[in-house]
Amino acid sequence: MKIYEKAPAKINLMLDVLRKREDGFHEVEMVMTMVDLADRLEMEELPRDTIIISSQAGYIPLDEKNLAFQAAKLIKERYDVRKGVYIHLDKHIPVAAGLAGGSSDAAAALRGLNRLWQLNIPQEELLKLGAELGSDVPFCVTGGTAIARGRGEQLEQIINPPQCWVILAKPPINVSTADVYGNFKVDRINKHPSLANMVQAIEQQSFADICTHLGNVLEDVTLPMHPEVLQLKEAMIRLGADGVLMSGSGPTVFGLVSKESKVARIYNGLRGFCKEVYAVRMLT
Ligand SMILES: C[C@](O)(CO)[C@H](O)COP(=O)(O)OP(=O)(O)OC[C@H]1O[C@@H](n2ccc(N)nc2=O)[C@H](O)[C@@H]1O
Ligand SMILES: Nc1ncnc2c1ncn2[C@@H]1O[C@H](COP(=O)(O)OP(=O)(O)OP(=O)(O)O)[C@@H](O)[C@H]1O
Repeated sequence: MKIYEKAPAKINLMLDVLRKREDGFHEVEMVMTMVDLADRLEMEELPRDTIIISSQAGYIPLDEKNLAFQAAKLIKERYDVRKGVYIHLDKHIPVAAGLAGGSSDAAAALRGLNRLWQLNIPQEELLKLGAELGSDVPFCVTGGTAIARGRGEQLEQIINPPQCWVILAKPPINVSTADVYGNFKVDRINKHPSLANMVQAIEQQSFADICTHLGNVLEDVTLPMHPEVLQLKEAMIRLGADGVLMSGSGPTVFGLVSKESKVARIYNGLRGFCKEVYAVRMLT
């Protein structure tokens, strides 16, 4: 039997860092949602007790460094599954982009293997397993739109934002999440975005207010390190996006656009100097 799972990319509509914790992680307050740009996982049981990962993308690890491999290993160990699995990752989400591609693959593997092996693991438990794999994985398990606290694993689901277009542009640079958090200094932040304002904007389904309250304190670290991210933000604003922000630790920049008539102009304008541009819908 083969089963399939979609692993969508996430964006952070708002990301604030409150403090560094004793365990080295940072206490965050975020609002996360999913966009319609997704990897697709194909999972098939193997007669041998082994985990095999393949992908058409030549630039991701296929061994135990792959987050989908780690998810399969964790579930096998915890639930004493003595069966093997073959997982094919059809990658579409750019890698190391701030879009949680690896985390979403891990979450999709947890959901998929729960079905494939008929384990009936409750969602609460999948969330805990996800948190062992990475801070963004629990949100990727649930999807939708959520407030995330703690190191990102404490989730509160809220309603989805109103439908709109999301233009994603990734400059050709690699940004390490660990480096960005490592260089973050909470006392150097000029302006913290407001969780309350963003949540209210979403609850009122006000696209304009969502655009006004977009904010990500990690821009204060990534933008000075990589001026091309700021240039992309400026270009998106100039081309007419209604709201523009860096996602996660970057370097992908997203622009929210309400009018379909504007999308082609912004997309084509960005394609002039950035190879990786996507025009997708918010996943609602
Ligand atoms: C930037 C975001 O993607 C926003 O959604 C997340 O906060 C990061 O999520 P992630 O990539 O799943 O992060 P993890 O794989 O758990 O951690 C990667 C690195 O980022 C640092 N990290 C991560 C999350 C957090 N709340 N504080 C941190 O300091 C960790 O020290 C670690 O060295
Ligand atoms: N299934 C996977 N897909 C993509 N990258 C993976 C995967 N498994 C492991 N990796 C590794 O994880 C690293 C981060 O890739 P990923 O695409 O998850 O980053 P990201 O979008 O910045 O994530 P986040 O937003 O959660 O910080 C890369 O260096 C990549 O080699």
